[in-house]
Amino acid sequence: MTASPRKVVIIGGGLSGLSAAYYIRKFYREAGTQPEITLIEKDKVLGGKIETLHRDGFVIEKGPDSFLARKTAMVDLARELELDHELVSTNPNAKKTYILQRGKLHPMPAGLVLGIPTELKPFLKSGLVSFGGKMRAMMDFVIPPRRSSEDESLGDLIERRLGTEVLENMTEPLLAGIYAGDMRKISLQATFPQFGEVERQYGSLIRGMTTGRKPVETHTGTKKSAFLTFRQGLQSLVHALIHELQDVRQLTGTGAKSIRVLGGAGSSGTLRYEVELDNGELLQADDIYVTVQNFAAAELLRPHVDVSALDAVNYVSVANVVLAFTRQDIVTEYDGSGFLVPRKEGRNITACTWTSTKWLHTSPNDKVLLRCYVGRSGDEQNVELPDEALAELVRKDLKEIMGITAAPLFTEITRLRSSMPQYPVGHPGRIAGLRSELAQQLPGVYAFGAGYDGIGMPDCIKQAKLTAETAAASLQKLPEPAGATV
Ligand SMILES: Cc1cc2nc3c(=O)[nH]c(=O)nc-3n(C[C@H](O)[C@H](O)[C@H](O)COP(=O)(O)OP(=O)(O)OC[C@H]3O[C@@H](n4cnc5c(N)ncnc54)[C@H](O)[C@@H]3O)c2cc1C
Ligand SMILES: Cc1c2[nH]c(c1CCC(=O)O)Cc1[nH]c(c(CCC(=O)O)c1C)Cc1[nH]c(c(CCC(=O)O)c1C)Cc1[nH]c(c(C)c1CCC(=O)O)C2
Repeated sequence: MTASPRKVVIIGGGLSGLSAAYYIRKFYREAGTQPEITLIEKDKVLGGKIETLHRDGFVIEKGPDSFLARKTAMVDLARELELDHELVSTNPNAKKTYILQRGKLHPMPAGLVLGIPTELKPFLKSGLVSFGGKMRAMMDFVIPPRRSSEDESLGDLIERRLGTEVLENMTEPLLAGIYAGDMRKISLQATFPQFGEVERQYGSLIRGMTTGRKPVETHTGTKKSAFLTFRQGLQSLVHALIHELQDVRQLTGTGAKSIRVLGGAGSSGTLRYEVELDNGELLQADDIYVTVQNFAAAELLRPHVDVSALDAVNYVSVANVVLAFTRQDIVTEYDGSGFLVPRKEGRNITACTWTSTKWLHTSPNDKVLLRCYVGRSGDEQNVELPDEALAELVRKDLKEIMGITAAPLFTEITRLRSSMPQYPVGHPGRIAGLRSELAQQLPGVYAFGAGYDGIGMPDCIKQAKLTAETAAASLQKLPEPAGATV
């Protein structure tokens, strides 16, 4: 076993960076190496996009709101941090999701996965698509499949198989509810590659999804709880990680400015690096984990490798406007988690979560909490409106869609600028190219996070875990450094 510690620098203190620190400690130690970790975060606080506000008895999420239970990395980490007793699931009586269609809210038909019906009856009964639109969707049974497995946009696949109406009325709003994205630009391979496989295997998306093994379970409105969160908010996980990582040097309020290579391969067969910080400090490193947004990672890596894979990922700005009301001021009864708004409805909001109904723990019983979303790819200008104007636009939509005229008890606005990465067509191949060049040119430097292999929080944790595990495994294969005690 090597006794000399391995210097590790993690750049970025969001969920990707924090969970990387956790798993580096675990896997390096298991591989017989003691890591000496420094975590660098430009902001004053750790957690990145995750931020919970506690106000007047409400639990308010300013960033992500919950996570998918079927992606187990988040629950696994919560268990390792002994935080699993804090997990809560969505209200079982609020599973329905609505979609706005010509100003009216329609429940999403059961069994719908991104507009692909996995149960035919509810789809055929739905008011979201016209008779003609349904007939067009049924053409999916006869249209010959695309044989190529080359990447295309998610929109191209859905439109080709199921038609424009399904795409615009069902798929597009759902995608806006995940990526704030433009379905005609987002990569199929980077988001739902299963659909391409289903088409090739079954010749039809509907046939594949109804008769084959269902490749994805999703937020359909009737299935068992798909989403989870923590009773005191998602920030509980960040706090538990910060507490657990007491032997990690946690540097906040200063960013990484550049990465330099210090000389050639040393006796250990690896290169050593130096990270320069904004405050002028220089940190030496054996391994560097770059977990910042792609545009920030590109600046650090540009002098060393081709970063076109990172430059190709555009980030969309969004805002959310949370409004609290007294229950008696609200006329509508909510029986779902919220609603999504298709682009062609021409509204200011892209979605609304009925937070106090979806998550019973978030609000006092006599109050109602709503969270409205603003901004998506190609429609970001409202995000920069002054607070009052933004709140007014949102209240206009709520009045027209839900009949709410009462003044809110309070309004909390959060702007998340350049926050939603849009994976372009060809993204997975380009990222694989970047990683192989990194392995060649900068061994020991790893890049991952929300802009690479999955935007959801569980995907960020999964990438961090996998990277740390692979790096630790490669350490065991290295020759002993000269002078190391065994
Ligand atoms: C509005 C919104 C809603 C979302 N909702 C959900 C949801 O409901 N469920 C879900 O699973 N996911 C959701 N997500 C996605 C999820 O929140 C993010 O993908 C995830 O938190 C990203 O973590 P990360 O660590 O990769 O990136 P970030 O959280 O962006 O962390 C990167 C960090 O790097 C820091 N940084 C940048 N440059 C430097 C530098 N040079 N030096 C040092 N530090 C630097 C930044 O300050 C930042 O803190 C949502 C995202 C947004 C924006
Ligand atoms: C219905 C709805 C959705 N999303 C939303 C609603 C509104 C009403 C409600 O709260 O019920 C709200 C929402 N959630 C997210 C956005 C986009 C970002 C923003 O504008 O803040 C929006 C507008 C991020 C997200 N929403 C989600 C993620 C994580 C996705 C992942 O883990 O891959 C993000 C970043 C999860 C989500 N969210 C949704 C789906 C279909 C999925 C993925 C399901 C799956 O893959 O099986 C739909």
